[in-house]
Amino acid sequence: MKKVLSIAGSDCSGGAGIQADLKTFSAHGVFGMSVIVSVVAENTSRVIAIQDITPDMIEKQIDAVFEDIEVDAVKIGMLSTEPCMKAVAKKLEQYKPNNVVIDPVMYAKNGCPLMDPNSIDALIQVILPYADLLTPNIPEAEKISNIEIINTEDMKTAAKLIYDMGCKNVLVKGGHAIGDALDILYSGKEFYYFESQRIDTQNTHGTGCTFSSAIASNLALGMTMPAAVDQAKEYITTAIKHSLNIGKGNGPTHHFYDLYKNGLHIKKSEGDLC
Ligand SMILES: Nc1ncnc2c1ncn2[C@@H]1O[C@H](COP(=O)(O)OP(=O)(O)O)[C@@H](O)[C@H]1O
Ligand SMILES: Cc1ncc(COP(=O)(O)O)c(N)n1
Repeated sequence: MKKVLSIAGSDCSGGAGIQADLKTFSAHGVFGMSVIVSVVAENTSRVIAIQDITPDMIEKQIDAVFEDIEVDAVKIGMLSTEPCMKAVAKKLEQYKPNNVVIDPVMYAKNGCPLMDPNSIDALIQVILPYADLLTPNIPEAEKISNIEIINTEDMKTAAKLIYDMGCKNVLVKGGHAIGDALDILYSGKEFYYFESQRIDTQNTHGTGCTFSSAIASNLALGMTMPAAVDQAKEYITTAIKHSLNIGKGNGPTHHFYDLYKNGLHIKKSEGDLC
């Protein structure tokens, strides 16, 4: 079984962060592991508090995984402050894992900040160079590239500028755009386009976490970068299409729709597979 590690924040409401990552890994048939960087008291409507784990404890969790287990891919999510980023970067430098997918999380869907805005330079200088793939949404791509994005050409320009900062591939996600959900991958040589119809739902809590974890899983399973993104796009689109009306705000996506749709996994009562 391929082994995939998430280094991210914990979302106690279960739709984003480490919890979304582990569900996504399980849905892809890879073995999921987690290093918790921050504990976030949040739900579908708001972020109540953030408690960072100490840099020393972040490093020790990463050591515990890598000294024992061969890691086939790493997904990195919320890194709230520069000290967290430095702790993670130190260990990426030490262990040099393959297939590092970094989602530069800055805000929750309800607009609450998850990263200290003064840490953008550290994100660019300390973390970004370790990315085999960086997956900013439009507001994050704007912050990193320092340009305004209003159309597809701007998404491509931002992708190029971010690529030049030192990551190997950039995927600018169009979840926040108007019109169809178009994501653009730039490999340094070519642009690849991944498009789906926009689904009319407010249940998009954890879409970026889920998408980046699906890509990391697919890379661990041996896919090329464009194939990994293409398959992950199909997965996230299905997860959003069948998203769950849980909570009062932006509900979570359905990580296991394809597994459950044939009814093999829900045992209602003894002998009754529905
Ligand atoms: N309403 C929607 N309908 C279809 N796809 C969507 C929708 N919202 C987001 N997506 C897709 O979900 C993925 C995650 O993108 P996005 O929501 O922009 O990330 P983030 O969670 O980082 O803000 C992308 O593939 C994006 O195109
Ligand atoms: C702990 C944590 N990490 C990340 C996100 C953002 O989630 P997304 O951008 O995927 O909606 C979140 N709400 N909570």
